[in-house]
This record gives sequence, structure tokens and C-alpha cells, in this order.
Amino acid sequence: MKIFSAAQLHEADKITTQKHNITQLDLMERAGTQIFNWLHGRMQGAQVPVHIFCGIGNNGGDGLVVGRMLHEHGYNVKIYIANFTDKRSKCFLVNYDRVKDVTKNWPTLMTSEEDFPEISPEDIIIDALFGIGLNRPPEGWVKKLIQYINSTKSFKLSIDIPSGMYADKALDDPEAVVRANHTLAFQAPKLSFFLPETGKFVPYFEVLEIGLDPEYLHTTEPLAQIIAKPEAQQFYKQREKYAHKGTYGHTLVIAGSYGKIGAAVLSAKASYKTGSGLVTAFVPECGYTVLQTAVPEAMTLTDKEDDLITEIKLDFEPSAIAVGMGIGTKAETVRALEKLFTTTKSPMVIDADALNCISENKSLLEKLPELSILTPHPGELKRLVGDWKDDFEKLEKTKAFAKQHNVIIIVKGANTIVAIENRLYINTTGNPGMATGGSGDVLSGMIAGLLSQGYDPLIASVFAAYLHGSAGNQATHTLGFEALTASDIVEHIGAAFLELFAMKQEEDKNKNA
Ligand SMILES: NC(=O)C1=CN([C@@H]2O[C@H](COP(=O)(O)OP(=O)(O)OC[C@H]3O[C@@H](n4cnc5c(N)ncnc54)[C@H](O)[C@@H]3O)[C@@H](O)[C@H]2O)[C@H](O)CC1
Ligand SMILES: [K+]
Repeated sequence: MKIFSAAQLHEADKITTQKHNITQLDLMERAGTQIFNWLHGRMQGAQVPVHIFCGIGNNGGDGLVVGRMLHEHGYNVKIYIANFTDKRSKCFLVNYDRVKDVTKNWPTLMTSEEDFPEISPEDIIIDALFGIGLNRPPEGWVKKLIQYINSTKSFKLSIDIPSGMYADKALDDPEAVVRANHTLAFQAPKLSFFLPETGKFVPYFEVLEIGLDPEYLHTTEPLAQIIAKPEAQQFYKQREKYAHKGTYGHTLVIAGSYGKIGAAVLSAKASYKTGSGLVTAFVPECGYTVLQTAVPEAMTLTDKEDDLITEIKLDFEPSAIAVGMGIGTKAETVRALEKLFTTTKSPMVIDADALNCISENKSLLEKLPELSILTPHPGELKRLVGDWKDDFEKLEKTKAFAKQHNVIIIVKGANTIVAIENRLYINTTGNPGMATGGSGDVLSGMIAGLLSQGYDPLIASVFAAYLHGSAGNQATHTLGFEALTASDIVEHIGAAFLELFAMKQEEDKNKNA
């Protein structure tokens, strides 16, 4: 699914009305009807008081359509207009009049704090104050209205976007955003729903289709793309019946130093569990017994040094490499990395301390093989691309860096984001239990495991991020969040693959029944 900017959505709106010979008013009617159907399906006529707060733009217009329909269906509804300016949109005005056709219970015009209504905890609030047309932070009594809404215990449903939040730029004033319990977004989710500083205002959302021009949506380069189950299913490559272990490559995991051999164990196991035919771990001498015991399936090569990696000597040509987990940043290790980068042709995942080595020795960047995959967490990313003022600038800097150095960057976080050239892919799986030591080592091993089977670097990145989050989700079914460890993620990689097609199997069964 694509994510569009506010400007693109306004453009889609315009093109849809022109090409499909419908009016803006028709589109608003569709949008409002979708919200009404959503509510009606859940409320089934219940007489819970519903308070709709409308602005004076088209978001407010949507609110008026919903209000009119609720009235027509006998709901207990009250509409309030936050009359902060008389520059009302045309569609707002038409729908304002239309409400008057169905009820004597006319909308209340609010012009100050005095007009705020009383709201009980069990009431429902619909927030239609501002949509994607917000162009400055709400101030004065309108900000106070948002704070008043937030102070109530009522269930709050935002139309299109929580009022006070922008679709595609950072918040100006976190005190002036509706704290919605749920958001119903038209046609596509907004970029701000997925970034930590703004996403916290959108704990749950759903997308409602309003039939914007498919051609425009299809041909327009989006701000980002969402990777959810339908996309992930497309990535999967079925294994061949006559395959042998050589068919699926030989992954090399270069990881570990004294006290951090576990990183190599997790990564090597994850590579196997993701389907790599063979896995070799390259570790300092002190890791030999640990590896052979903890991952008997893996072959182990060791450095001549006991406690760190100083020279990576191989006796085979790996089909993919994951390097950096727990290796430290000592000068000898940096030299070993430099040699690896300049001599290897294998697709490569570069993680953790290897990223720190690069940050401290920026000349290494020029030596990276094309389309190497860098997997920084926020701290490592900052050291690579420099500091940012907000999440949106972080993405811009990351894209610029990826383009400049011809690499793929996987920004790890609640919604892991993959950047390649000018494009962004946002992962949707995962949970807070995965914020735990070693979970990144597992991801690196998984990406290398996919690379080694011949997945191209971009697909390996987005698919591994999806499966990694999905394995974490599967693990929570028996463990919850707190008890989840990186080893549990590894143990549930199989379940994540199975889950990819679980629904489909169920559907097929039903079809055949
Ligand atoms: N294509 C679609 O997705 C459709 C969207 N619909 C709905 O329309 C809104 C966007 O409507 P728009 O009129 O452009 O903007 P808003 O309703 O968000 O209102 C902005 C309104 O308020 C003024 N304004 C902006 N910021 C402030 C502020 N801080 N304080 C005071 N006033 C402010 C601004 O100048 C405008 O006048 C979208 O979100 C959907 O809900 C359609 O209904 C269907 C198609
Ligand atoms: K809104």
C-alpha cells in the first residue's frame, strides 16, 4: 500500500472529480458514508450520545455528512462547529445546510471556551476539526478545545487524521493534537502515523477506500510504501523439490568478540532458520567451542586472535555475508573490515560495530560493495548520517545517504523503515517486546539468509524485516512482551513463514468444503 503526501491527496481528489465526472461534494458524501457505515456497523442504533466537532474545511464537511446520516438513522447526535474563521469551504457550507434538512437539532456554533459542551465519559467524540489541510498549529481557544476533548474519558474517533497533526511533516505543538483512540484515514495512511514522534498519537487506525482515481494512485511515486502481509506474500520464493543444500547458498556470519560471542550464535541460527543452505560463522578463537556447541549445524572458522577479529581468512566463497555484530571497533578489526569490503563480491549486511567502525572511518564508505545493506539502530544511524531535528528530517537524511553511497539502509525501530535511492518501505510487523538485546543480530542473520538464497538485496531487506517482526509477534502468543528474548524470535521464524500463507490455506479449505 502506498503512502501519499497531503499535496498528492489533494491532487488525487482534484483528478478524481475531473476524470470521473463527479463533484467534490460527491466525494465528501462517499467519505462521510464510509465513516457512517463503520460507526453504524458497530453501534447498531445504540443511543450513546455522539458529539461531532467540526472545523470549517472539508474535514469539518465530512463530519457534517456523518452527523446528518446519524440523525437520519435516529442516533443521539450533537454537532458543534468550531467557528474559528468565516473562510468556510464550499462543501462544508452545502453540508451545513443539508443537516438542517434532517433535524431541528441544528449544529451549535462555537466561538470561544464558553461554548464547550459537557461530555460524559461514556459518550463518543468524533473529531472532524482539521484534516490534511492543517497549515499551522491550532492556537487560542481552538487549542483549548483540543485539550478539552483530550481531557474527557470519552472514546475519540478522528476522521482522516487526528486534528492538529500533519500528514507529512513534524508536529509544531504536541499539546494541540487530538489524542484519538482510533483514526479512520481516507484512501491511504499518512506518513506521520508510522514515525515515533507522531505515530504515538495514532495508536490504531484503519484505511477506508473512497475511490480516488486508481490511475493516479498507481502511477504516482509515493512518499513511502507499506509492507504488510499482501506485499510479503509476493516476496516469498517457493523452495524447489529437487533442491539440495547448495541451492540455497552458503552464508558467512562474521561476528563476536570476547564476551559477545552470543551475537554470532544468534545471527548464525537466524540465517539457518531463514533458509540458508549452509552457514559458516567466523569468530575470534575464544568463540569456537561456543559456536560448535550452540549451533552444531554451523561450520566455524576462527581468527588467529583469541578475543577479537583481526584478519578474515576464508576457505570458501560465501553467497552472502552478515558482518559486525559484537565485533568491537579496535584498529585491527577496522583493518580486517577494510580488506573484506575491498575484496569481497558477495552481497553484504553490515551491522552494529561494523557500522560504528564506518562512522569512525568514513573512508570505508567508499569501499562498500554496491547495494550493501546497512542496519543501524537510531544511535548508529545518527553517527552515520549526522543528527536530525525531527523524524521527517531523519528520513530525508537517510534517503540522501543511501543514494549518495548506493547502499540500502534499514532504520530499525517500532516501524522499521528501509531506504533505497529515493524510496522508503515501512514495515508493519513487530511489537514492543522486541526491544530486547540481540534482536538486531537476529535480523542481520535473517537478511543474509535470504540474500544467500538469491533474494535481491531490496527484497531481502524488506522481507526479512517483515518476517523478523512477524516472528516476534508469533512469539508473543505464548510469551507476552516482557519475556520475549532474541532467541525466541529465532525460534519463531518458522511460524512466521507458515503464517504468511495461513489465511490463504484457510480460505482454500473453505472453498473446497
Ligand atoms: N482526497 C481526499 O483525501 C479527500 C479528503 N476529504 C477531506 O478533506 C480534508 C482536507 O480538507 P481541507 O479543506 O483541505 O482542510 P481541513 O479540513 O483540514 O481544514 C483546513 C481549514 O482550516 C484552516 N486552517 C488550517 N490550519 C489551521 C489552524 N491551525 N487554525 C485555524 N485554521 C486553520 C485552513 O486554512 C482551511 O481553511 C481531508 O482531511 C478529508 O477529511 C474529502 O472530504 C474527500 C476527499
Ligand atoms: K480530524
